[in-house]
Amino acid sequence: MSDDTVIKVMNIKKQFRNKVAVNDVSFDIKKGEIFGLLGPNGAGKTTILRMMTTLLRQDAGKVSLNGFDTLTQSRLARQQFSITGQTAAIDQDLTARENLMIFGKLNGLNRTAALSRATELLTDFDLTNSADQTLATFSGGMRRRLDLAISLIGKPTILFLDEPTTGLDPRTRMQMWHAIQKLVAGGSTVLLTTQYLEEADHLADRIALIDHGKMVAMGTPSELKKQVGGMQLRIEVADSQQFDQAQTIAQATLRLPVNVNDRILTVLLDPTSMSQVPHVLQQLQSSKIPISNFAIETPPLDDVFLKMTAGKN
Ligand SMILES: Nc1ncnc2c1ncn2[C@@H]1O[C@H](COP(=O)(O)OP(=O)(O)OP(=O)(O)O)[C@@H](O)[C@H]1O
Repeated sequence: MSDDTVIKVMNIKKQFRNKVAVNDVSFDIKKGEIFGLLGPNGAGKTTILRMMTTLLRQDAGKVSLNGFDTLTQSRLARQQFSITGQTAAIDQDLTARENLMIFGKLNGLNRTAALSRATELLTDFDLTNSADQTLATFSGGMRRRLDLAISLIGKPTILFLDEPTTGLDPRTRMQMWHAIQKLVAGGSTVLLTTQYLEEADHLADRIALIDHGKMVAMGTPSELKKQVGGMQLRIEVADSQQFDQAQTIAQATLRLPVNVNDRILTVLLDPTSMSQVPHVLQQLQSSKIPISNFAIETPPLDDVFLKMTAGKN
């Protein structure tokens, strides 16, 4: 194991009766990395997470956390990490600060240390102004931030986040992302499961794409996008009245499917169609269709996801 490998998953397998839920999955995660497990419903993400966190025994293979084996050294392995979503014990009648104090004491801190850790976490998670309100007044996003704060009381080096932003509005999701990034800047290593492509793209240094219990791809978001091949043309039409006409021009010139979404045309280009792009622009100009934005870019992660998991689940 190289020095900076914190999590090592080697050929793990899990079968429930005749259903193979996880089939020979392996990956390493380095210190300070955010690693995303991404996949459609039922792909096997939660089962992998449960094996990694000692909640479930794998049928074959090994997992080590900071060098401790999750089966043969499970007590030590458990001391290496924290996991969010496990705080059903949060007391709704107490304030955020009081809850943090309780968990601090459960983690072996004395009153003074628990109070100072609580204050530190309330600041980090932007909860200072609501620190002394009972949780009954908290929004879903505030609860989720408190949940994350509680899981960090013991300063874990490894953090497992199971779908950390499911159900949150975009603004609160961004606040959570910011909190997670801050955490990693402080030296923690994060494994997160998510169904949100945008979340994996934005947060994860590397992504393992899981489908039907198998790992179908692994890499940085840009490496995965390159596997789809080609570039994407994106044209934003200034005047919505001319949108249909612009779509017809793009389609006729490139002879490729044109996707439309809110005044934006996108086309996945193949190598031969690249040289036709200037013609599309010329045609738009001669038809007096102004464009407000134009780009040739790598395709979004959605395309990778669809290409690699399509029709399999
Ligand atoms: N305890 C169990 N008994 C039987 N089958 C199970 C059990 N746990 C999971 N499975 C099955 O294993 C497969 C993988 O499930 P898992 O929950 O790991 O998927 P997931 O990727 O986490 O899905 P989701 O995104 O919906 O949470 C599914 O087909 C599921 O039905």
